[in-house]
Amino acid sequence: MARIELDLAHSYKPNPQQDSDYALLPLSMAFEDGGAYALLGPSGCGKTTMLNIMSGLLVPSQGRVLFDGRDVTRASPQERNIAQVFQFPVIYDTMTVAENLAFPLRNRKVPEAQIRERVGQIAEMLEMSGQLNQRAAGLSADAKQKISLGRGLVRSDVAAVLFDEPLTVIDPHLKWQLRRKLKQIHHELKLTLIYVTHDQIEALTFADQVVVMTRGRAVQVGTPGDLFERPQHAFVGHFIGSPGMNFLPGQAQDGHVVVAGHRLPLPRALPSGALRVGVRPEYLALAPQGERGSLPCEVVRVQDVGTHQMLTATVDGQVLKARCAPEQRLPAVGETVWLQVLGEHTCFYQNEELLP
Ligand SMILES: Nc1ncnc2c1ncn2[C@@H]1O[C@H](COP(=O)(O)OP(=O)(O)OP(=O)(O)O)[C@@H](O)[C@H]1O
Repeated sequence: MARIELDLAHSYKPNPQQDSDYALLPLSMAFEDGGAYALLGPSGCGKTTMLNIMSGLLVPSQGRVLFDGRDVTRASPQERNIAQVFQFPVIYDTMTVAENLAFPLRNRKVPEAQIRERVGQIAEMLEMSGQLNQRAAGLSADAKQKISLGRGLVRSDVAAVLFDEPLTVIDPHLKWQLRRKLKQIHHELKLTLIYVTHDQIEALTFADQVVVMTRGRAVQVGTPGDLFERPQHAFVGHFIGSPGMNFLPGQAQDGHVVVAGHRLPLPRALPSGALRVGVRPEYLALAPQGERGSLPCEVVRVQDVGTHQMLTATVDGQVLKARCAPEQRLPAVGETVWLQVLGEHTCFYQNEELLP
C-alpha cells in the first residue's frame, strides 16, 4: 500500500487559458495509506480524470504524482502496482469464479496454497463461496461484477484499489448490501481504496474521507460528518443532503445581517458585505413568533414522508425546506410560520467559501 500525493492540474486542451479549459484545476492533496476515500461530484467534474491520473492511465498536463514520496507521474499502472475495478465486469467468461479470482495472483506467481486461501477469503467476503466452481459465463450481471470487485481486492500487495462507479450495473437491493460489504472489507483487508461515484449515499456509506468535486475543483475533503455539519464550500452544502442546505442572500453590517428585509442579530462577528446564510433542513426549526434570529415565512407545502415531515415555506420569494418530526403539528398551507434561520448550526458563506 502507498500514500498517494497529487500536486497537479490537467487540461485535455493543449493551451489552457481559463479555468473552464481545465478538467482538473491546480490541486494539492494526499490519500493516506490504508484509507477509504470517495471522489464524489456531478458528471463532468473531473472524478475519472483524477482516478486515471492516479492509476497511470493518464499523465497530468502539469505537476506530479507521488507514491510514498516516489515520483510515478510517468509510470504505467503495472509499475504503480494498482488494481482497478470499472463500471462493467472485466472477467473471463470461460473460467470459473475461483480461476477468475485467482488470476491476478497467478500472474504474480503467488504460491498455490496462498492463492487458495486468499481466493477462499475473498469469496467468503463477497458471499460467493458456493459459486467458486461455476463458470462465469452462466452467471448474472450482478455476480459477474462481484467477481470483478473480488479480482480488484484479491491482491494484498497493491498500492491501492481504484473503483470507477463499480455498482452502476448492480441491482438496487444488492447495491445497498455491497456498499456496506465494501466498507466491512476495507476494515478487514486494510487496503487503500479510492472509489469514484456521483451518488452521495454510496460515497457517504463507503468512505472515511470524501473528496467533493465540482467543475474541476476538489472543494472539500472531509468525513461524512464534516460535509454535513461544516460544508466548507456552498456547493458541498447544496450537493450533500436530501434536500441540500437552504441558502438565503444577506447583507452583514454592524453585528447584524439583513435577510429577506429583516435585520437579524449575528451570533458572532462577521465581515461586512454580501454573504449567504446556509442552514440545513434538519436544523431549520419552527420558532415562536418574533423569536431572535427567526423569519416569518409562508407555508406552501407540507409532505408526510413517513420518517419525517418536510415543510416548504417561502420568505421574500426564497424557498426554505424544514425537516420536522413525524408527530409535530405543523401550520396549514397559506399560514405564517416562524423559522429559526440563525442558530448554532447556521453557516455563512462569502464568495462560496465558508466564513470561519
Ligand atoms: N479524453 C478526453 N478528451 C477531452 N476532454 C475530456 C476527456 N475526458 C474527459 N474530458 C472532459 O473533462 C471533464 C472532466 O471529465 P471526467 O470524465 O473526469 O468527469 P467525471 O466527473 O468523471 O464525469 P462522469 O461522472 O460523467 O464520468 C469534462 O468536461 C469532460 O468532458
